[in-house]
Amino acid sequence: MPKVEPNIDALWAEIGRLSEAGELRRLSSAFARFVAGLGSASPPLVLAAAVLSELEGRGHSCLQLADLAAGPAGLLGWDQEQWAQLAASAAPLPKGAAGWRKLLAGCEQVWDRTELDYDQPLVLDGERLYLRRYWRDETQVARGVRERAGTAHAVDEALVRDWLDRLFVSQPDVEGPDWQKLACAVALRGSVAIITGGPGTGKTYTVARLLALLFATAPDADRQRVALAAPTGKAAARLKQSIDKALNELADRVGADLPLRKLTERMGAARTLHSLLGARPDTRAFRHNRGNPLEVDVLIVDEASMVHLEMMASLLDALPPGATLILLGDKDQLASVEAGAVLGDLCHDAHLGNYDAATVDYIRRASGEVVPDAYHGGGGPLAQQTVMLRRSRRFGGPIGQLALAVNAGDEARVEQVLRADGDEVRWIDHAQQAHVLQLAQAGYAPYLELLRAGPQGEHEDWVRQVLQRFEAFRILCAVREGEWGVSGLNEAIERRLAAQGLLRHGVEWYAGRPVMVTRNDYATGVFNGDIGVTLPDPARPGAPRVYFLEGDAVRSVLASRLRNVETAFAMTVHKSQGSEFRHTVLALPRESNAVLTRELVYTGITRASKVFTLVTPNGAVLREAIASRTYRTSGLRALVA
Ligand SMILES: Nc1ncnc2c1ncn2[C@@H]1O[C@H](COP(=O)(O)OP(=O)(O)OP(=O)(O)O)[C@@H](O)[C@H]1O
Repeated sequence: MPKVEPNIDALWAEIGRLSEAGELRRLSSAFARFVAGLGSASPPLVLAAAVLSELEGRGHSCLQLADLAAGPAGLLGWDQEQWAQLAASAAPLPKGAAGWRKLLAGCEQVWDRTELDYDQPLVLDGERLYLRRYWRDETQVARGVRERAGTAHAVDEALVRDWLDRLFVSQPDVEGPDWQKLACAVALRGSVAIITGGPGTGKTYTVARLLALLFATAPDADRQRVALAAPTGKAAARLKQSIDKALNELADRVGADLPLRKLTERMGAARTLHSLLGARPDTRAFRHNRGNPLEVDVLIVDEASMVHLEMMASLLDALPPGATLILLGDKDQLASVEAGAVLGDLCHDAHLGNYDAATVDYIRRASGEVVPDAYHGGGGPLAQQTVMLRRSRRFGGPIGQLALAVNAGDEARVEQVLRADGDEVRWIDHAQQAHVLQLAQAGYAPYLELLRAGPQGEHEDWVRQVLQRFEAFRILCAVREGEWGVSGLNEAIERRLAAQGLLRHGVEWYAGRPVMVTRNDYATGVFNGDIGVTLPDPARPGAPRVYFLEGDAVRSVLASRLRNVETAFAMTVHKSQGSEFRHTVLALPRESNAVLTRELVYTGITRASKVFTLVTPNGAVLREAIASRTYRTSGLRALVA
């Protein structure tokens, strides 16, 4: 029988109260009970277990003991009073991080890494407390990238330089080094590289040149197996499209010296990470792992900011030791919904460069580029393999200026850009929901017109056009519920379009209903985040299908077979990652809440390629969001440094 501590009942009562009030997940209180049941139930341990589990639900991969000692109210999204009450019910609590460490290290439910491992559910690593799974994933990612960053490939520097000069157009009028060229040289020499940068900074442009460079300099170019992947189907299709386009242009440039078309033909389609790793229904384990590694020499992963900790750990586990991993992404975007902010942690200081003398010399020899002094430093092995692209080609105008200002937390500049006259950026402040409905009606008009006109020629051509037009406009929300959330807005938009005679939405699968898949479904081959439009099937009247666009190809599923979908006139910013819309509307709610952060606003803005409209019922919410940064506790930065 577990030993009963004197004041544990007060703690359980408090945990129960918080859980009733919806402040603590039932899972967190159940986890605390599970931990208590495994041995001596000391109140501070139970408290730490409940907090750790709660933080996991909020995207943190561990609990820093210093945060626990200081009172993690902010991390938990509670007010100080709530925390004080919970802490008092578990008193007396240890003092400081060192006190907590000493207490936890003495609990049989905790594996202190300096002691013997009995498979305890909690792991104490330095002054961080982990759920075992997250500790395993985090150390696996840290070890994987460190090992790869330390593995150098032999590079024929003169040959590389020669090819880089051919692949990149020189830009004498641009100040500073050509970071794109430099990134290719850096990526070629290691088994891992991170290329980060805001939208339109040329990540795909650069990686296409990196592939050409690899084919041009590898002794066995025609045997190199290159795979392309991304977290979502849409991002994968975009990656493939942009790389094909860039390689095609390059093929014309390099001519007969490099059979680029032939080499890239072997590359195949870009895949989702789930499909690449061989996801199986009903298990978290993938078909590919250390024992059955992927058959690749180079793996390029786009939109890496969306890759969560567990997926990155699985990916590194499945990658053969000799293969090269290239991660592309924007470190300033929202992190994954699931725990971890892997890309953000791995290249947190990318803007500083921190290149050591050996890297600076190598870059000069292999690319001819000179790294300015400001970017010299003593970064670790991964910093030497990380390059941030700094010049946006697409976002020189107001959308780019707005994104930069938000990223810098410069409130005054944000307002200035938002208030400037122009067609690219618009702001509706003191807005009513009706403003969003008007925008939706105007923004979706081109797709609705085509829907009403019906197919004039081939059915598939019509379907493709309907999908393309639908993809040109989107309403993004910060929250799910309420008047300004996804559900409230979707309903209101449906009602409005029906009232205007633009849709007939009396039935579930009305023609034109846009839907987003909310869960992977292996039976129908649709994945979380896929967006399609419901349209009639001329071959089977009365049995509508949902059509999805993959690049230029159209795929469809019988609507009645889709289980986990929701209407998608409006969607969350989270789900919009990896997509881009000609006109993006970002609707913020009336009240601030914990999900409203700088990263969320930045991600929403950068989904717009031509026009961005911000809709705020209460402008103060925008200011508060910009001032609030996402903070995710993890040990990854410390572990890879
Ligand atoms: N050095 C360059 N010279 C000329 N054009 C360039 C250069 N770099 C990028 N571009 C062009 O700028 C545009 C954006 O580049 P690209 O799509 O590679 O950016 P990205 O960083 O991958 O964007 P996203 O984050 O949206 O995926 C493309 O049209 C590309 O051809």
